[in-house]
Formats: sequence, structure tokens, C-alpha cells
Amino acid sequence: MTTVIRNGTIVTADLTYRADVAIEGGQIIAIGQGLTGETVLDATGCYVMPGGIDPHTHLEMPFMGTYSSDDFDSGTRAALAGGTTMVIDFALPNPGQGLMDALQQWDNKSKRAHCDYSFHMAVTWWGQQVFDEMPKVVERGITSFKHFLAYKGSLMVNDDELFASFKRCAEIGAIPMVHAENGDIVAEMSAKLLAEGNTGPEAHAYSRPSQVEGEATNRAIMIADMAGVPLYVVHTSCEEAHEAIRRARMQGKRVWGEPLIQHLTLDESEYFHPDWDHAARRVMSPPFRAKHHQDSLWAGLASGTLSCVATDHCAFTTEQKRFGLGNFTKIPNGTGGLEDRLPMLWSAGVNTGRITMNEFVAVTSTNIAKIMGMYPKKGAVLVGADADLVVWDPEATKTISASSQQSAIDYNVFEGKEVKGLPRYTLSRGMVAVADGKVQSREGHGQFVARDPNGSVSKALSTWKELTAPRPVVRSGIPASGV
Ligand SMILES: NC(=O)NCCC(=O)O
Ligand SMILES: [Zn+2]
Ligand SMILES: [Zn+2]
Repeated sequence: MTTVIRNGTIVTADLTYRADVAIEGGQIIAIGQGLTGETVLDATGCYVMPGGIDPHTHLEMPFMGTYSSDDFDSGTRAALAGGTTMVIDFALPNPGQGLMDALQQWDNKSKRAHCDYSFHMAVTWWGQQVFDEMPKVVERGITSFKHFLAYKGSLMVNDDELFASFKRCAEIGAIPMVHAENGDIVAEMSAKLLAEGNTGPEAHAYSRPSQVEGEATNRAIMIADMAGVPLYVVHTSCEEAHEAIRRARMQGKRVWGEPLIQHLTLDESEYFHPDWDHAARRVMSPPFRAKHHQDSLWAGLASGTLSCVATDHCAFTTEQKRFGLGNFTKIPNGTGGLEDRLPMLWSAGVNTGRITMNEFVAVTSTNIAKIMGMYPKKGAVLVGADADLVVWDPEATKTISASSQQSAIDYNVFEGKEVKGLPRYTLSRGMVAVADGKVQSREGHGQFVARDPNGSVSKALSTWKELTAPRPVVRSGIPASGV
């Protein structure tokens, strides 16, 4: 059975051209003019692009005394509805729990996925067992390890643990990732705010100023440099963090920054809303920022100093958010966005001229596939690639509303936003999962994607590290052993 996407314009990270796409067995088998097949999808007036890849989601995540409410069922349905055909979620061991044991739990949860998925592994504690299991995780095709510098007392790791883990990543060809906020300072500022009677959601923003992110980003970059590994910085939200990444990249360090669609399009004024629920629903870390930080993030996407746009989809209901009534530190941190990332980025980015269509594809799909070791299986419109595609109608419009979303929660942080640019079709390995706004995907259709370690950047860095490693100077008459 061949499916043909006909009369569209293919848009990739580096090319825009008119051609049909033929699909069989879940893969692209031909790209050219006048292709034929049993099933024809009309792409007249549309762009045919690699489906979005969200490199940062937390589906059914145990966090702050509860679980995020979108699981691999509702979360991946939301992804497909918005043109995203793959998610990378975080396996999160409890302190003391083995990595392979945690992985088993995420394997079980992910059986419900409607689209393809992979995992990052979080390093939430440090010890011999973690050190020993890291290569086993990589053998399973999970080649990125996340570290939290925030959430003191739960997920946070210290600098010595960070350095040890980064060095281990270098040895096994994996990519370290970092949630960069200084957890010690956040804890102290939070306690002071509470003591002074600042208990509402706005205090969440006060407790995590951009300096705590800038400091931690710079620290992680320097530690990665000393360990000889590249670094992926998740949810880069402010100029200080972007500045650290920009400077590092100009110095030849291999650092990637990932702004979220929320930080690009929503700002800190949300926390000053008179309705407690409205403000609490937007509590996430890092918090939404002042407008000048947004300008910095957009400039980073245009100039290439920031590489990927994610959601950090971690959705809690209003009822869950109310755990923090009277104490902002107990509001579960996280917001949704999986269904809205592509339409919001297209509307606020491509339609305004802030980024090009090709840059849109790069930051929502291709760059992610390349950095995360799965290109061109994912993130490409090429013969042999998986047919994870979105047929994008740039004229289609809608008003975002929780009442029509796939997500299981009862609100949407983008409620009321008008978007122009939506999927006409979303294809997951050739299966039409969404047609004209109707989700017709199948629970369990999603497959785990094993990723490759030792990407070219990791190899280059370890080669350089080895070449420049400390070596003793041999001096005549002085024994090398010092005895
Ligand atoms: N970002 C957030 O507030 N919640 C999800 C967990 C994390 O990524 O920090
Ligand atoms: Zn985080
Ligand atoms: Zn996250």
C-alpha cells in the first residue's frame, strides 16, 4: 500500500521545493513529480515538513507529591494533534533507585504512546551503581543524561556529582543535559519570601530571578568544558543564560540551548493576575520572564545561538496546582504545550518574520534529531527516513481553547491565542494520525526509538581532550616516578 502526498511544497531545514512524497511500510520511498499510490493526500497550498520532535516532555511524571496528568496516551495524542510526531521523555529514578529499574517503569508507561518516543535518563543521585549502569542505558539507545541543579532536597545534584557524571558521559559518548538554576539560592530566597508573607504564585517568580539561571548555566558549561563533553541546556529562558551559551559557542564550546514555546510567547505578567488559579497554572521553572528576555530568545533562534524549541510539557490540573494554596513552594511546577508548540511558534515566529520556515523546521525537528543521534531516521524528508510528516496548512486558523484540546488538564496556558498555521495531516510512520483537525491515531502505535551514542561532536571533543590531556614533562636526570 503506497500513500502519496501530492501537490505540496516540501520544506526542510535547508530547502524549499515542490514535490510529491510517496510512503510505504512507514518510510519515505520516493520524492519527485507525479508520484502515484493507492491513497492520495492532497497537500495543495500546504507545506510538507518533518513532523515536530519535542525533546523535552514529562508524561505521568512523579513530582512534588503527585503525577503530571498527561500520560503517554493523552500526551502523545496532543503531540500529534499539533503536528509533533515524536517526544523524548525523561526517565526519572528515585534517589537510590537503579537506572535500569527506572527505565523499566518508563517502558511500561510508554506502551500507550500514539507516536514514536525515546527517553533521556535523569541522574538524580550519584554512586557506584549509577556509574556502572550508565553504559547499559546507552546500550539501550538512551544516550542523553539529565542533571538538575535545582530542586534542592529532591532531584538536585551537587557540583562534584555533576563533574563525575559529565566525565562518565564523556567516556561513554553520551550527551549531558542540565536544568540550570542554582538550587541553593532558590531555596534560601523561597524561605525568605515565605517568612515575609509572600505566599502567592508571584513569589515563585521572585524566588527564581534570571541570575540564578545565568549562574547555573555558566557553571554547567564550565564543568562540561573541563570534563570534555558537549552540553545541552534545557529550558533556556533568559538573557543571562543565553549570554553564557552564546559566549561559550563563540569560544568553540559545544553547547546547545533549548528555549520553550512558553518562554517565547508568555511573560511574567501572568503571575500578577488577580485570579490565584490563573497565576498558579503558569507556575513552572524557570518562570516566565520579562519581555526583554523573550527578545533575547527570539534573537538566539534567528542567529543560531539557540538550537531547539521544546515544551517541557508537564501538565497539572487546577486541583493539583491548589496543593500550593498558602505556600507557593508547594504548587506543582510545570505547564502544558505539546499541542500548541508548532502552531504558536509558526504564528509568533514565521508569520511575524522573526524566523524563516526553514529555521522553524530546524528548531522544531531537524536540529533535535541531529543533536540527539537519530538523524536522518527522524527529522528529515529523505528517501529511507521514517514517514513522520506534517502537511502544514499556513492559512488554517483556530483559537486555542482547553475545551477542544487533547490534553487531560482543565485549562490551557495559551487559552484565547489566535493561531494561523495548523496541520492538515499528521503522519506517524506513514499512518495518518490526524486529518483536518480530527485525531484518528492508535494507542500503542508509538515505538521506542533507540538513539546512537558517540555523535561527531562527542568524538571530536574526546579526541581534543585526549590530545591536550596533562602529560608529565620528561626531564633528564629526574626519575618520572619521583623516587
Ligand atoms: N519545568 C517545570 O517546572 N517542571 C518540569 C520539571 C522540570 O523540567 O524542571
Ligand atoms: Zn527542568
Ligand atoms: Zn523538564
